[in-house]
Amino acid sequence: MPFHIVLVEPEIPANTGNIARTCAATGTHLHLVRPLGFSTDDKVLKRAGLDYWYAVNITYYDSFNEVRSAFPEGRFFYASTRSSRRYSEMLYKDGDLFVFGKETKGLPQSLLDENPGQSIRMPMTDKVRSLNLANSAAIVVYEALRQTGFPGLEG
Ligand SMILES: C[S@@+](CC[C@H](N)C(=O)[O-])C[C@H]1O[C@@H](n2cnc3c(N)ncnc32)[C@H](O)[C@@H]1O
Repeated sequence: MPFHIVLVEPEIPANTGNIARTCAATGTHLHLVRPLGFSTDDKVLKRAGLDYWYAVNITYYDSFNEVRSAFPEGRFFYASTRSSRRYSEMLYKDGDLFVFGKETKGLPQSLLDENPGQSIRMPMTDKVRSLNLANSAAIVVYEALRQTGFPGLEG
C-alpha cells in the first residue's frame, strides 16, 4: 500500500509541483483539498513537477472531511509546527496518510485538537517559524519509507 500526502488548501504552485515530483519518485499518492491558491494549469506548478506528472496519482477534494471519508480506516498524521511530538518518534506503516497545512497559516488548530496524539513536528532552531512545505513533505515521507524498508524503490 502506498503512503499518502494530503495538502490542505496549498497556496504556492511551486511547492505543490515539487511535492508532486516527490510523489512520483516514491509512489506516494497526492491528495489536494480545495480551494487551491493556483490553477491546475499554472505554468509554475507544471514546471516544478517537470515531466513527471503522468506518474503522479492525484485526487482532488472539496473539503478535508471528504478525505477522511475516503479513508475510513486510514491512520492520519498531521504535520504542524505546533505539535510537540517529533516526527521520527512515530512508527509508520504502509498506507499512512500525512497531512500538511497551507503555507501562510498551517493546519487549523481545530484539526489538531480533534486528533490528539496524531500530530508531528520536525525540530528546528528558534530562528525560523517553519520549514518550507515541500521540504516538510519530503522529510516525512522519506522517514516513513525508511522505516518500512523503501518498498518498491531502487537504490
Ligand atoms: C510554511 S508551513 C506553515 C507555517 C504556519 N505559519 C504554521 O505555523 O503552521 C506549511 C506546512 O508545512 C508543514 N511544516 C512546516 N514546518 C514544519 C515543522 N517544523 N514541523 C511539522 N510540520 C511543518 C506543516 O504542515 C505546515 O502546515
